[in-house]
Amino acid sequence: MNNFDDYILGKTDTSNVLIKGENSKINLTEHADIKDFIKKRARDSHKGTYGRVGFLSGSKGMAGACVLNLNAALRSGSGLVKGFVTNSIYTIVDSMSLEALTYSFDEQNLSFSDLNRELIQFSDVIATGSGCANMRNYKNILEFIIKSASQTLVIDAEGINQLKLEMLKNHKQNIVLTPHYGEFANLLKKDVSYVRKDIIDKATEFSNKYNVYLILKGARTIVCCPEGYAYVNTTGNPGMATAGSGDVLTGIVASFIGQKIYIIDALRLSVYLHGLAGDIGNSNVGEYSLVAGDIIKYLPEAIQNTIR
Ligand SMILES: NC(=O)C1=CN([C@@H]2O[C@H](COP(=O)(O)OP(=O)(O)OC[C@H]3O[C@@H](n4cnc5c(N)ncnc54)[C@H](OP(=O)(O)O)[C@@H]3O)[C@@H](O)[C@H]2O)[C@@H](O)CC1
Ligand SMILES: Nc1ncnc2c1ncn2[C@@H]1O[C@H](COP(=O)(O)OP(=O)(O)O)[C@@H](O)[C@H]1O
Repeated sequence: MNNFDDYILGKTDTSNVLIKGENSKINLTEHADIKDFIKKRARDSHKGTYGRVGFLSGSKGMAGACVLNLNAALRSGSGLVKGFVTNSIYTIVDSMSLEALTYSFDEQNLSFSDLNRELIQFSDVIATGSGCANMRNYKNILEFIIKSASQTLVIDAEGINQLKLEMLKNHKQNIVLTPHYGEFANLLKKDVSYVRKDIIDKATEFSNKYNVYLILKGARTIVCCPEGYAYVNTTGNPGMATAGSGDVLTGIVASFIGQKIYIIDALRLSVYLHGLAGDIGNSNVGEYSLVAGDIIKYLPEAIQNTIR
């Protein structure tokens, strides 16, 4: 499996280690695979048609994570996007994402009935965890959301750090986890060197065992589904190794799930477009200067190129 790991880790560009048929449960995600997932909008549609996406993200010192979530979801086509944010970052988020709805809560004294009404009842899909590292009681909030929400949950960053594997037993909704290798290693209680060997096996086993969709982020991001299929993405570049790139991906993923694209297709599409927007950004500003906001800036071009 060494060549295989090297390809996924970005150490080689030789993708023919992934020959279809030899191991038919593993495929690449290329343009031809995802181009039909985004449909032309119906003339008689309205914003409700394109999904209500709720984010509980950001915390003091990490307002940007929430802003990147919200703006990425808006640029991916969601009809209504809402940030449920702590009052310490409310003004920043509200002013940096004008098209998003916002609701502020008091971290010291959170009302779970407000959380239920303003986030859970509002949303077709909920994403949480990006930039939540400085939030008081975040673990309780996460636990409440997993227990109470029936819609698909996308769990990123601090959400993954705070996740106890017991929380994944008997969950009733679809759950998408978006770890990088460091976060995946923590989840498995192993170190990163363990994860980097036979990556696909570890990712698919986890996905199957815990009945979750997994987006394992790296040089070549892998999408896995509980049925045991894995899809290796082919877009993206090292310029994307910059703070907030993952927060942008979480926004895109939640958006396409909210637009009711079949879940595994939505995940492959999101990862592909995120990488493509990064590649367009790279050709415009170069890999040294690329910042996460550029991925959102070039997302429209990535979407246009993909559906053309
Ligand atoms: N503007 C904002 O609001 C921003 C907010 N953000 C928010 O900040 C929070 C914390 O994020 P963070 O970057 O400080 O720490 P985190 O991701 O937990 O990594 C720490 C550990 O993981 C490891 N590691 C990482 N990647 C790896 C890989 N691919 N493969 C292997 N290892 C990898 C890494 O290892 P090392 O660097 O030592 O190699 C280190 O040990 C989070 O909530 C996020 O949403 C950020 O998005 C930035 C912009
Ligand atoms: N060398 C690379 N090549 C391609 N994509 C990369 C590379 N490094 C990072 N990325 C992408 O950038 C994103 C980083 O996400 P993450 O580690 O969660 O960052 P953050 O927490 O700062 O938002 C992932 O989507 C990952 O696939």
